[in-house]
Amino acid sequence: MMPSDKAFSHKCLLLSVLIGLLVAGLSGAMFYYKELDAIGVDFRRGVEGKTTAVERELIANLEVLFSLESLFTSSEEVSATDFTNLANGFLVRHHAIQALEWAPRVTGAEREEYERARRLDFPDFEFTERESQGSMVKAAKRDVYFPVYFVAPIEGNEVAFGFDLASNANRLSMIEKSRDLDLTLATQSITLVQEVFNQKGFLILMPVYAGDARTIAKRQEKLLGFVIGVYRIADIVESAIKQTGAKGINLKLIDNTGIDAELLYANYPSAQALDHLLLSFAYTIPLRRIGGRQWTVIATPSQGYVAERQSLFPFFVGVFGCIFVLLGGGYIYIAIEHSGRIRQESEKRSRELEEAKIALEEQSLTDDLTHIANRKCFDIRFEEEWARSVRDGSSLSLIMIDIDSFRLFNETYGYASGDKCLLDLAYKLSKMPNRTTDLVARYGGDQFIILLPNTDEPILLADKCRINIEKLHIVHEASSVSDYVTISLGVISVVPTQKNYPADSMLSVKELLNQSKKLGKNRVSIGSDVISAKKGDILKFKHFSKNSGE
Ligand SMILES: Nc1nc2c(ncn2[C@@H]2O[C@H](COP(=O)(O)OP(=O)(O)OP(=O)(O)O)[C@@H](O)[C@H]2O)c(=O)[nH]1
Repeated sequence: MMPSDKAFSHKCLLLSVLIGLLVAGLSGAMFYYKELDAIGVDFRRGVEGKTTAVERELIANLEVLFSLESLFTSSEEVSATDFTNLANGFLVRHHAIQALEWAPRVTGAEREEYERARRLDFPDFEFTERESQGSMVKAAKRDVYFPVYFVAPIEGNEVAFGFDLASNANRLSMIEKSRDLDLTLATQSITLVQEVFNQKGFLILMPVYAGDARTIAKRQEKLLGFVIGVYRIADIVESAIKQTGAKGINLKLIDNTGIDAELLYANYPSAQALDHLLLSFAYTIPLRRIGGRQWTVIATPSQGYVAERQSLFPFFVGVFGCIFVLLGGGYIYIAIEHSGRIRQESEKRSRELEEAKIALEEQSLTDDLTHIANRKCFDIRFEEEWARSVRDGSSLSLIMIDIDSFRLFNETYGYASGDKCLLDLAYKLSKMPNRTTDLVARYGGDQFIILLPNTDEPILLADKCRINIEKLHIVHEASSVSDYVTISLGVISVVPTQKNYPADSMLSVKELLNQSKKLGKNRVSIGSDVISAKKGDILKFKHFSKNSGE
């Protein structure tokens, strides 16, 4: 693997790992938010259940007043006992009712009669009002009173018994509105004087008419009084929600009828800090308007509610996803490194094989003894150069060399000396040509051959070879031509064509070499000096032999 390939693979791997980590992280986050969504759906369903229960409870409490109203509309005269008997039945079933009351319309003229009638059971009874200091006093004279005349239960509601609602300006205006519009109206929250746990309460006033009351005038005329329910808000909400299953829901009930919302009830400390996550679940549901008031439920889950429903699955998806990606990345990294090493190893082996092959090829083309090109190498090069010369129309020259009386040399000095002699001659001959395209090869035995492409005067080089070999002064006492080792040479030049053949040239040069031998050795035989011979013919030289001594 090339270093750049490896770096590219590493970059791809790094990118893949980063993408993998991102995907694992996003998957974890996706599951986390999906789980929160499911918790949100569950939470809202729970809140809706509780809100419906609160609404149902309010309506059930309101219906109590309708029953009491019917008592007054269906009877000529309702006694305290009638009222108390009916009211007590409701009080047993509805624990959020602080009191059920009857406040008749009493004119100034009727006051004494009303007070007297009630004193039969309660000797201290009188119409009362709250003075500015807060204590209850005998009600001042006025045209119309709305005293709390019947109250059930009496225990715990003694303060309200006899209280004239008309003495309070707010209450009076509500009474008049309820009377004129025939509306059941609820007060805003009040702190109940009877309440020990300081929970808030409210009153619902329901007008009761004697007969037809379709116009304002008739309503004013026919008004008998009001049935009144006094309710404890917390008890209403709690008795409603305890019937529902979901736990851990923080509920707040607010009255937002007016501009300023007023907190009516909360089932958790209002100062409790809610974190961002819990607030994100906040769910607001307005209740049906009851008694002209708009109440709204605001709910948030408690810490426990969310924690109970959250699982570790998103965390595991994120963390194990990242671990899996990192392990996978690590494995691939090791695999890349490993395959890189294997590839390097195999490239190294291929190189070594290639080198070995080249070495073998070179070896197969080199003569073992003299270390110059061998006959095979010559044959290949000769073929190639011949073909090239045919294409170029250039000449090709051959110098064939044979050592004179080499058998005698071997016999005189031994075969090893003969080898040494061959080596020295090969070395010297290999240095003779100047051009890299020239080739000096051992042709076999004591013969050498020089291939000279496109050479004008091979005869000069041949003779130079002859002279320089003799100058090596390799003693050859048995030689008949010199005291030293000498060589005989044959030289030809040819312009190769499609019509002549390399073998013919070889034959010719061998003939010329034999010619040199026959003429006395240590000489160069060439043909005639007819360089200008017709192209395509082997240049047929006149037999010419040259010897330094001649
Ligand atoms: N030492 C040695 N001798 C070799 C080698 N190859 C061939 N010869 C010898 O070279 C001699 C060649 O002899 P010839 O060419 O037949 O005859 P010559 O004695 O050289 O006589 P002319 O060629 O007529 O001068 C033989 O005696 C071979 O044994 C070799 O590798 N080493």
